[in-house]
Amino acid sequence: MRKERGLLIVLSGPSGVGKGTVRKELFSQPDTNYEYSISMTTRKAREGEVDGVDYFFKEKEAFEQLIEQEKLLEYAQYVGNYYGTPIDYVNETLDAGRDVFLEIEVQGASQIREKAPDGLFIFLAPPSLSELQSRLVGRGTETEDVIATRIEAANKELEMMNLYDYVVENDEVQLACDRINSIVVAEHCRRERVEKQYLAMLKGE
Ligand SMILES: Nc1nc2c(ncn2[C@@H]2O[C@H](COP(=O)(O)OP(=O)(O)O)[C@@H](O)[C@H]2O)c(=O)[nH]1
Ligand SMILES: Nc1ncnc2c1ncn2[C@@H]1O[C@H](COP(=O)(O)OP(=O)(O)O)[C@@H](O)[C@H]1O
Repeated sequence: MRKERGLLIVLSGPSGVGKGTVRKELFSQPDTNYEYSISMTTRKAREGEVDGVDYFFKEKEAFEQLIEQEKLLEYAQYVGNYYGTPIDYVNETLDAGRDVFLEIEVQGASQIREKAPDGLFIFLAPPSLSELQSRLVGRGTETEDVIATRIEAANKELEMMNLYDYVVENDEVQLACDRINSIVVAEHCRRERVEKQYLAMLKGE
């Protein structure tokens, strides 16, 4: 029997909704079956961040070279920096039958929807706009101006929610992780059943 290709899982949503927090919690669980795709970025490493673990930190010129060489599955400019997904790692891991998990902003997710529509697209939504604002303020990593810009961007990003296969509310981190895990299990079941049906059809059963 041919090996089933892994699932490309894309988690996206507005800045401050908790994508990074939920992703870290998912990957801290010992039974997580997904491979995390480490992104490239031109933003400077924050204190405690490690090159090759949190991101691959690149200079702008090096990043632009990767774009030219088509080494990125998608990339976006976000608040003055580039962010992108290395394409080789994603393809090799999927080909090996392993699921790949991307945590990216919404422009990048739209590009992937064009290139890999068979991905599983999950939008992480805040319980409310005011809660989103409190999370951005509470994180304390941005100035008031930047927070205002991100809230404005969030309004537009929230409008994109209906393009996603699933919307998961991040009310509580553990609940959001449980919902994501359930969605992935359900999607695997669906794909296996569709594949079985397809093979039966080919055999004329
Ligand atoms: N398009 C795209 N977005 C990414 C990628 N990696 C991270 N991001 C997103 O870029 C945004 C900024 O990330 P970062 O600077 O780490 O800040 P933070 O996630 O808000 O703490 C977040 O929305 C990330 O999800 C990537 O490879 N591609
Ligand atoms: N479910 C939640 N409830 C309360 N606070 C949360 C929750 N998820 C994340 N946060 C907090 O919200 C802030 C933004 O989370 P973060 O993961 O950095 O967001 P993003 O990666 O989407 O920009 C952080 O201070 C984080 O601790």
